[in-house]
Amino acid sequence: MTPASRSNPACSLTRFLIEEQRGGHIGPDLRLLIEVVARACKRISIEVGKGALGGVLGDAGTPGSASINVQGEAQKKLDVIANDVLLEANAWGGHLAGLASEEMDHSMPIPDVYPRGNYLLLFDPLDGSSNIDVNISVGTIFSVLRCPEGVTVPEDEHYLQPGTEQVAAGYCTYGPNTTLVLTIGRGTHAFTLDREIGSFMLTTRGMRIPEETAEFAVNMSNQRHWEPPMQAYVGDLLAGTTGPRGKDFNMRWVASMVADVHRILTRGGIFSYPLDAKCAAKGGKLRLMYEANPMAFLVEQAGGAASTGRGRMLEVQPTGLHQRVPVFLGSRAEVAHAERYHREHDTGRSAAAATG
Ligand SMILES: O=P(O)(O)OC[C@H]1O[C@](O)(COP(=O)(O)O)[C@@H](O)[C@@H]1O
Ligand SMILES: [Mg+2]
Ligand SMILES: [Mg+2]
Repeated sequence: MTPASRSNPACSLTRFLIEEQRGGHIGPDLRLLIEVVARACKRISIEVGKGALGGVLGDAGTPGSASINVQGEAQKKLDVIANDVLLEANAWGGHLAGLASEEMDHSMPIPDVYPRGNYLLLFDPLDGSSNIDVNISVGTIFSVLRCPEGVTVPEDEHYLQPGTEQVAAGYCTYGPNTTLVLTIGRGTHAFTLDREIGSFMLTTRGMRIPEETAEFAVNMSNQRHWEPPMQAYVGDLLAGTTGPRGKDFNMRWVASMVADVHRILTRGGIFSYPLDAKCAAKGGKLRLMYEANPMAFLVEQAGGAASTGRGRMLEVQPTGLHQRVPVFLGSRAEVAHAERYHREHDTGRSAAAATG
């Protein structure tokens, strides 16, 4: 980091990345990759901002014949638009060997006609799809891995690397403002889009998640479907000052992971999408490779923790591109509490007794 960017609040993403490159922390290809993703996010932000005026709301496909993605979920028009924007921006290669998306059954190698680079890009082009039509924040999440040595045409199996192997990760929220949050393994930094000049500007260097919290995020409508340790954990949060935790907790649930995680990076909290009876057969609701892992990397780099409830998220060995996992992330001490309930349950001891 040069003295200029440390003292000058008007540091653009471009300048930030050039300084990281000059400092030897990233190479030119990774810098270009992040710039290209950021440019695509600007385009998506413009499309999201058009709302009903741009004809971008509602379902993809034709009336009576919804478009369904590999997850078996109905696609929104913006899911498809955002995916196309990211594909178009990245498919000409140079910096990438291949890419994979929530909206595509399989990964896609960069076409033969273009030069292939050394990185693999995975993304959730539009996160929080259920909020698109109701004008609530949505976002894009991305993760960058190295293409394994000697692989010239990457296939799905080459993406199956644990989250510890990520070289960069980030998300962009499309809300009242558009903010890109990025890590290249040297802290987590927020860049707000200055719409007048069209550049992402560094607005928070080194985000820090408070270790303790009194705020949790979970979809409470699933409560009766949760496993016993999750029932016990949230039961004790709800008991507040009258329960073993001895303090009252507030609850927030946006139902856009990007917005919930952004709140946690800003003021702390715990976000959870646990196993429940509805998603247990699939392993969870959220996807490891392009939702849980990039968010886990960002949260750890901000001093927080990310877990499946039974182990560190970034150490999960992936078995499938669209694999799902239970997710607990945020304030370190609170994630440790949630893990303890699972551990005590699995070993037949009482977490409440241990907490008290
Ligand atoms: O509607 P639910 O069950 O509360 O689930 C909300 C969760 O699902 C997601 O929308 C899943 O992401 P997609 O919109 O990319 O499928 C998360 O952003 C969010 O945390
Ligand atoms: Mg998502
Ligand atoms: Mg999505």
